[in-house]
Amino acid sequence: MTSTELTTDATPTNASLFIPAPVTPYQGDIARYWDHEARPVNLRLGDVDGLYHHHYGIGDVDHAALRDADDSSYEKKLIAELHRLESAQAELLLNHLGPIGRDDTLVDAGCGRGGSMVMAHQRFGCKVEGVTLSAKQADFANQRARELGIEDHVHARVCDMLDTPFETGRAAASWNNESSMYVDLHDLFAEHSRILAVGGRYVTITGCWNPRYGQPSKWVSQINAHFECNIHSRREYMRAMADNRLVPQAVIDLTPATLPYWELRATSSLVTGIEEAFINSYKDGSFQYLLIASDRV
Ligand SMILES: C[S@@+](CC[C@H](N)C(=O)[O-])C[C@H]1O[C@@H](n2cnc3c(N)ncnc32)[C@H](O)[C@@H]1O
Ligand SMILES: CC(C)=CCC/C(C)=C/COP(=O)(O)OP(=O)(O)O
Ligand SMILES: [Mg+2]
Repeated sequence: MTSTELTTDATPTNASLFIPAPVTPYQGDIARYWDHEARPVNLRLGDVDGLYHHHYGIGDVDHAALRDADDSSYEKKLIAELHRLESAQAELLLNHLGPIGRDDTLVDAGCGRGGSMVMAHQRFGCKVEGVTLSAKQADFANQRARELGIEDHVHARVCDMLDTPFETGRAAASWNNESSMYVDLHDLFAEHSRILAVGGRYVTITGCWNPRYGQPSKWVSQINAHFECNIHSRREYMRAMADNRLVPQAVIDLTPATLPYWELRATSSLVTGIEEAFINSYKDGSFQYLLIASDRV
């Protein structure tokens, strides 16, 4: 399947040629937020190997590698280590997409600067279509794809993930990597369910508040204010998937796996001030870092 086969309209390939107006004032806020984002914790990590992520990390820290570093090399090694953990997170998401062939097309809903899209293409050889509200991010992702010579396979566009131009029932798999907290989950899963082939796979890695805690904690509220997002509860994910023909096949609590990333990041010069809220909410049980992989039935 080619990318033009997956799309139903003649949307230009360069995000800057045609930028649809945000559907709501909130979406305008989010587009502006990501158009202006340039935090060193994201750019310096991306510079390590050219994969630019806007998500967090999982896995054990290689303390031995950091211990061996002298003062001058420590910062560089720390940045490489945080980046390694963020790429490990994306690898785990890709592990749950199921068997993907070179002729398949994948959809990244809320693709950011495109790091996960590049990784997916490099692993499967397939096409990857991404959507973001930010023209800056789409241009950045498309520029990276050109630099890598994979622009025929990896493409980002400015588009609302709730209303995409992708053809019904053609995507082999789709995902949200830390981007579902910006939208209504029923609307989101209705759109994934529409674009996915029956038997296709949907995967999300997300932070959600834990219904067992009761209501969103002050830390969760702080994270919402920091990123202008609206974190959903774990229960909302399950209900909205069930209502949209997405049946969980795997639910993995990644909270213990992400804490080492946050504790390492909190010691670095790249802190942004949000580290305490993540660490405290993961530790008090009010917030969870989850992977959910669902079959489109
Ligand atoms: C935290 S970033 C995650 C980026 C990427 N998934 C990654 O892992 O690097 C959130 C992304 O969601 C996108 N986003 C938020 N609301 C959206 C919407 N309604 N439609 C499309 N993208 C949206 C933002 O533009 C941004 O690219
Ligand atoms: C798990 C949750 C609740 C995520 C909210 C979405 C978000 C902003 C993710 C990370 O983006 P980033 O990489 O730009 O953030 P930072 O600058 O903190 O690294
Ligand atoms: Mg980041």
